[in-house]
Amino acid sequence: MKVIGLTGGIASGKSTVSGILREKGAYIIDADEISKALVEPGKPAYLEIVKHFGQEILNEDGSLRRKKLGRIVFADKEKLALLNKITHPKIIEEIKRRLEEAANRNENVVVIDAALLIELGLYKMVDEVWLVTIDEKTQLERLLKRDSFLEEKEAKDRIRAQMPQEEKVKYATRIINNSGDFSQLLKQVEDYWRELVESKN
Ligand SMILES: CC(C)(COP(=O)(O)OP(=O)(O)OC[C@H]1O[C@@H](n2cnc3c(N)ncnc32)[C@H](O)[C@@H]1O)[C@@H](O)C(=O)NCCC(=O)NCCS
Ligand SMILES: Nc1ncnc2c1ncn2[C@@H]1O[C@H](COP(=O)(O)OP(=O)(O)OP(=O)(O)O)[C@@H](O)[C@H]1O
Repeated sequence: MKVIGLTGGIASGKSTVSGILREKGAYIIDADEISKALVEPGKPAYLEIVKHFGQEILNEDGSLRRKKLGRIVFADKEKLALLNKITHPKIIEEIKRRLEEAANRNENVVVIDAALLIELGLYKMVDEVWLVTIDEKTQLERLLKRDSFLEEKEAKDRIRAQMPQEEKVKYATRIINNSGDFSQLLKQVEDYWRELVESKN
């Protein structure tokens, strides 16, 4: 089994790349999906978050007001660190569990799609680190277009809350430049996929 760690800044295009890799037959472990499931009402991370951030981050039905919590934590380093302390050990644990499950099922290629692959130390568990890069202007434009509820300042806060791209480059074994259009992205991913599959034989 080959394990690829797929990372990159917010709105760089990781989910778009993992969608392409899924089509090719890779098994995807999505850290955002895992982190969403952890904070559903009644889950351990949910209770801790409510304890620390208060009832005001809940909707009437008890579910988490994600946008509101995002506004709070991405504007305040200490609050983000607190949220990370609650959620990150549980995210890492679940990713490890899914990796074991994939190995037991004899999956050929597994992709861990995680914005925080490097920060969480997950890069140590993978065979290759694929980094999706993007120029700053395009990143901000795509983020604002996708998450239209964000003010420009909030979008910049989210970008700044992450490790700078030039730092991430140091950990990358493959770089996918996504400042261009979709066909340019597809070509790079297909070339890397071909090399990966050929190197396995
Ligand atoms: C703060 C929350 C509630 C905001 O929710 P929202 O639905 O608006 O965003 P979503 O979860 O879809 O995340 C969107 C993107 O934000 C970035 N991001 C999310 N959490 C973080 C974080 N802790 N640090 C830096 N960037 C982050 C990632 O690029 C992610 O892909 C949510 O992101 C969260 O619970 N984050 C903590 C868990 C975490 O670290 N998740 C990322 C795992 S890789
Ligand atoms: N080459 C491209 N051309 C135009 N739009 C693109 C391209 N690649 C991705 N996008 C769009 O940019 C946005 C961000 O892409 P995507 O959601 O894949 O990023 P991500 O890295 O997974 O983000 P996050 O870290 O927030 O999960 C999406 O709306 C996506 O459709």
